[in-house]
Amino acid sequence: MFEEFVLAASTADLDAEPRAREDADAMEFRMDLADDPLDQLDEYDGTLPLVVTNRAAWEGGEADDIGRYDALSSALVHDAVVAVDVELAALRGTAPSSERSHATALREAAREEGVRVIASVHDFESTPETAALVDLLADAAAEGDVAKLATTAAAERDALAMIEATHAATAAGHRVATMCMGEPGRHTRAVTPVYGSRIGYAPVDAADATAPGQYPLSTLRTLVDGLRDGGREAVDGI
Ligand SMILES: O=C1C[C@@](O)(C(=O)O)C[C@@H](O)[C@@H]1O
Repeated sequence: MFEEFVLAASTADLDAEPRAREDADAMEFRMDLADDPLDQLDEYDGTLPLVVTNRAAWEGGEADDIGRYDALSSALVHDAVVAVDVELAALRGTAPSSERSHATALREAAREEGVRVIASVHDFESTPETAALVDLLADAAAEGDVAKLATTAAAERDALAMIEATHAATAAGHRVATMCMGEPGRHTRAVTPVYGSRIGYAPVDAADATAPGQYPLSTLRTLVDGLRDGGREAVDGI
């Protein structure tokens, strides 16, 4: 998983899976936004593999700081779960509440289950300079199997910084997932996969976006596939 690009359909309702199948490669189950997430996992009989996320309130989600780890470790044992998202700040011990031991224990448990760890960073205010983005990706790559970085673009140059950082981190051998939030950075969701980004996120239902600036699922599928495979349809012979 994540050797190739994976389009994850984000949802708080696993019953939505059949509607995502045509376009998505996986589901991102936002446990922090879900009703009875563990019951939903027990009842899940879909075909798409699951990435589980239980985003802490201090990182823009709705889960409580420590309690969320119990739910995540229960989630790991489900066969459908192939990856777990853990915030880089939790893994490095820089989160507001001291949860490093919980985060690293979860990572161990994930590895024992053969579940990939996505070390994630979100910046809801801005997009730092390219060099800082590259450093964040290297830090996240040192902690997880995939380094995920989502920042807020206020201008086109922020999108350029994210694309350039994606290229640099991929060239340095890191497995990354990158995107900008917000309107000026929307196109990065389609473009960074060309430069190595391995995960894209889009809501199953456009009304239930899990981040600002997401494309509808089928739109992102078309854009990503078109840009990656577009070369095959290019006009040659000139
Ligand atoms: O971290 C991410 C990326 C995301 O924030 C986005 O910008 O698409 C959406 C979230 O659901 C996911 O957990």
